[in-house]
Amino acid sequence: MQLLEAIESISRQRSVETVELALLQTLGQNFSEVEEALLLVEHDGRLWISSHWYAGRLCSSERLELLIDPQRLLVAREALLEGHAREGDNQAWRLATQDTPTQLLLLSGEQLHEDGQRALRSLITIVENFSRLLSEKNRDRLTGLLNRHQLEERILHALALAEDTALNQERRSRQRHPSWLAILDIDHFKQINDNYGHLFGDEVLLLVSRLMIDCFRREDQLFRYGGEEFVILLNDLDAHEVHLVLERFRHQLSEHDFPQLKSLTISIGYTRIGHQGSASAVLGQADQALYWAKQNGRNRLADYAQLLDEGQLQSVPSSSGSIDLF
Ligand SMILES: Nc1nc2c(ncn2[C@@H]2O[C@H](COP(=O)(O)OP(=O)(O)OP(=O)(O)O)[C@@H](O)[C@H]2O)c(=O)[nH]1
Repeated sequence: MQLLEAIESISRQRSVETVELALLQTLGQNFSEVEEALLLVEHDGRLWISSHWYAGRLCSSERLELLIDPQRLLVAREALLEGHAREGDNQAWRLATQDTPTQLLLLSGEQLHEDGQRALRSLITIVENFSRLLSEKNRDRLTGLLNRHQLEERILHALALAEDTALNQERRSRQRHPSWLAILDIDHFKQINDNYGHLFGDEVLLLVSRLMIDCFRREDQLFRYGGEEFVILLNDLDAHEVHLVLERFRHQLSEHDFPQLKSLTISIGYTRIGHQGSASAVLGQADQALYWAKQNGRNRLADYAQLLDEGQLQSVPSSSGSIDLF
């Protein structure tokens, strides 16, 4: 294995997902058994590598999707344990990295020769450490939510999904509805800090982030965007559904019993991710809707497109409407 080249390629990556894809690519290049897709194996302290048997069964045409979607990974795991695995193989696999969006599926297969084992073990350690570093860099320290570093990239990804290109047709068929971006801003947060102190304010931010985690789906991406502002990226919802989901959260938060506070509310501005052309144009639209919600009573949602339809907002060309947010 070309260890140095592999390390170099991994260290160029900027997200946990691409680190792991780079690792898989390296494996594909260095182990003919692996094909493009899989699979590292650690079994009784030894390293193994998957055979075609698994690659064929688990990966087929969707192999990369399988690796980057934890939900599908679990399904694959269950299928294996329910009898598709060959006798004696069941104990051999485990999930390698926890608390990351991507997990590696580990299966037993053909045992590697000693040099290969050593090289692979080093590579796994490097990938795990580097993924941990990246994961910390991408998370907000107080709440543990994603921070701004990842936001632009993920909005661009959603914009690409919305583009009607042949490249995306396969994914589009799996995601029937569009993606949305919502900005949530706690109302009158300054008063909370002023009345109870900054540390108490931090505690409130933490509680709000916990409520977000409980309320939204696992696949929704939650960001702490600034002081008392949060961003949510939601996939595959129609206009009615996104309204319901956000409204449910607004309501839950307003009903929640926060220690010492009589009430806490948020305002939300949101927009559909479509053909805005840039991440800051998407954020700019949601921000305009949020501003409108703040100006019109707070503790409410505002949909950018609906405000435009109703003549409550003027559309601004994306170049002048975009704001420098990164
Ligand atoms: N405790 C705490 N406060 C923060 C943090 N970041 C920003 N803030 C405070 O959040 C407050 C935001 O206040 P404003 O932007 O004036 O808005 P607001 O009082 O929430 O009022 P509206 O948004 O108009 O409803 C400021 O007082 C900031 O100092 C943080 O990390 N922790």
